[in-house]
Amino acid sequence: MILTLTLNPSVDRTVFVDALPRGAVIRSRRGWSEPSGKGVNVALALHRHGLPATAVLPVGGSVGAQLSEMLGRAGLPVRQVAVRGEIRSNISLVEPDGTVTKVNEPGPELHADETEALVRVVLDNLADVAWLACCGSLPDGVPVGLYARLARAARDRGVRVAVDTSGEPLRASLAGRPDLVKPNAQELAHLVGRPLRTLGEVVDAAREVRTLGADAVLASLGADGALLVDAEAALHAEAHVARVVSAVGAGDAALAGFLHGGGRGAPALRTAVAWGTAAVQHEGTLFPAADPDQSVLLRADFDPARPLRDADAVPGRANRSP
Ligand SMILES: Nc1ncnc2c1ncn2[C@@H]1O[C@H](COP(=O)(O)OP(=O)(O)OP(=O)(O)O)[C@@H](O)[C@H]1O
Ligand SMILES: O=P(O)(O)OC[C@@]1(O)O[C@H](CO)[C@@H](O)[C@@H]1O
Repeated sequence: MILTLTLNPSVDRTVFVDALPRGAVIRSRRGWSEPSGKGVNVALALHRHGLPATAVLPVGGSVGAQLSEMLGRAGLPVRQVAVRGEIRSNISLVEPDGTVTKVNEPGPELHADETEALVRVVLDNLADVAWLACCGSLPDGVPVGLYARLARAARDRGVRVAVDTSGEPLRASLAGRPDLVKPNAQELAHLVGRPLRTLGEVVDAAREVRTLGADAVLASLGADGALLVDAEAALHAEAHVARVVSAVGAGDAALAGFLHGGGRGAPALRTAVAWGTAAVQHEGTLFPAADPDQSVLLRADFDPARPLRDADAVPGRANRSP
């Protein structure tokens, strides 16, 4: 069983536009809403592939009620904690060339009693759990070290922990010695405080993150696939994608694939890239079942000097097709 925690879930709204002129009234061609937030996405991807997964999340306000209703329709097992604030809506504006401009709201502040209720729900639901995945941004009011605290508590109960977040919450999570962190290139660059331009520089950065506390680093690199750096090796995997439709949620698909693939080594990395590949070929945040025959090129003898296609990985990049 895999338990995911999303402290800042959302209803993701994807809106297709012909152009994005600032200050204009833009008539969109179509749009839709999906239940979301990083841990919700991970749980939904696992659930759709038949792996038992449960999502822990706060719900509040009318958007929270909508989110709850959507998750009920998806049949995803959830543990919801009622909060006083309104859950956020995040918007993806998709242009015809595939460029996605994403607007993420801050989400409601969580009060101390609400955060503690969510922690209690996580700790009370760790029986038979193989992995706890702590995913996404921390809303205002949540202590920056919360993921580290949960990592320690989960480890004491024999549960492995994956963390997928960014900025200070990612840095602070390392104190809890998580089994896995999944930064993208920009998040990793931010963490080590320097731009990353080649596969070799990503490996060096991932090794540094291991010395800071993570046991393994799954660095998702967009069009350059993913690198797994753990105690045994540094492995690179990638797959050909004819046309990228939307990269929103691809990182969550990759993390879900990694966990589905056993959570360690080459088989997990291969599944991560197969699922990320499926996600980018699908509109919006979520994606249907990954192609079980997806071919993935996996190698330990990759060229460390190979430049990243998304060169100058720095924080703040939008999701865009190459
Ligand atoms: N442009 C692309 N071409 C091919 N594969 C891609 C592309 N973008 C993403 N992928 C696949 O999806 C995986 C995850 O993508 P990415 O590194 O963009 O995650 P992310 O930035 O964490 O995404 P998000 O935060 O939106 O979930 C990659 O490891 C890769 O396998
Ligand atoms: O604001 P956060 O918590 O960092 O990220 C939230 C989010 O951008 O992540 C998912 C894609 O990974 C989206 O479904 C969702 O809107």
